[in-house]
Amino acid sequence: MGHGVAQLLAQAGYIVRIQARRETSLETAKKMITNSLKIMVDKGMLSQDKMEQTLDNIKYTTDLLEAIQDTDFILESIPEVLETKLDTYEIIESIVSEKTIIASNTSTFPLKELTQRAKHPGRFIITHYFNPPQLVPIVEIAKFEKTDENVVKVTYDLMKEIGKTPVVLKKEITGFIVNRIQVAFLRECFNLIELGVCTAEDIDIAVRGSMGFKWAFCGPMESQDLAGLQTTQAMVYNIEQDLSNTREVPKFLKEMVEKSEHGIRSNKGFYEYDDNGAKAIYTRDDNFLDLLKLIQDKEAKKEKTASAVK
Ligand SMILES: NC(=O)C1=CN([C@@H]2O[C@H](COP(=O)(O)OP(=O)(O)OC[C@H]3O[C@@H](n4cnc5c(N)ncnc54)[C@H](O)[C@@H]3O)[C@@H](O)[C@H]2O)C=CC1
Ligand SMILES: O=C(O)[C@@H](O)C(=O)[C@H](O)[C@@H](O)CO
Repeated sequence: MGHGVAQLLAQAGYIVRIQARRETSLETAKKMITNSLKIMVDKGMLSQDKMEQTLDNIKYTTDLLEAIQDTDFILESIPEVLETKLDTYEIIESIVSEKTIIASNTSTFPLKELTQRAKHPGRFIITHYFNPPQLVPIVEIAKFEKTDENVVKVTYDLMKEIGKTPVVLKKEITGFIVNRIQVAFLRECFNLIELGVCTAEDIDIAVRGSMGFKWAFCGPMESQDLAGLQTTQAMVYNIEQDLSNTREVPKFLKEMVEKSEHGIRSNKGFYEYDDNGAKAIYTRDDNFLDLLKLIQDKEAKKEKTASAVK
């Protein structure tokens, strides 16, 4: 995720420093960024010059001090382990000025937990991107009662400047908006697999061609209005009582992780790969760029019509 966000900032003209602990991680980051930019160039969505400028804007280092000194904005995107994040913030706060904003790309932790050892909790904020962050339009911004208003404003403006659509949460909550919905949704996907109703592949086919088809243009709430809320009420009433309400991670998922079936990282997850997902990532990015272009063209048309009406 970190390299995707770095790419996004660099594309917007910012000088970005990526820090990782190992040279090999930095090499992987550089390769992933170059591949991602190349697809954009191949599709005529980015010039070769812009690609080179973007690559020039990114500096790589294994030295945290070198990476973060004299910077205005830091994005932490290390694994989702609270202790590791807290240790890292302690080091960061001992290096940077009080004014530096520290953003986290956490998928789950609220700021109340992330700032429990912070010297200056007011400078912390959550910018939750979606994978791949350089392409998915939304960033959730989560603040809490201690977050400085200026930190929220600067972060919001930065997200807009780099072409994202920020959604600011009104209240702090574990998992924010999307991952709460995603986990509720996944709970039922896992339940259907455990009940033997369908396979993982069946779920992907069914969802891609139904909700997945609709939701880029017509969200789940608007979809209910278009369907009719009496039907929504009947559907919720008839199905809700039959849904999984487990609070456990399913046994089969734990077993997959234990057997190192981690998805593309180990070439086996719900599907099998032989190239660490290189083909799957290419196909995903190719499709997402087509969708992004369609959305951007439609937005531009809407703006044009609105100004013509004025
Ligand atoms: N994978 C995803 O789809 C998404 C992940 N996130 C969040 O973004 C964060 C990162 O996730 P991923 O990119 O998936 O993880 P990742 O494991 O692919 O990347 C994290 C990188 O941080 C490195 N790292 C670990 N400890 C470190 C330390 N102390 N200092 C410097 N580097 C360190 C790891 O070696 C690894 O290269 C997590 O908080 C995750 O929940 C958010 C949105 C989507
Ligand atoms: O889908 C995403 O990119 C995000 O909702 C996440 O934060 C999660 O980490 C997700 O990728 C894991 O399934």
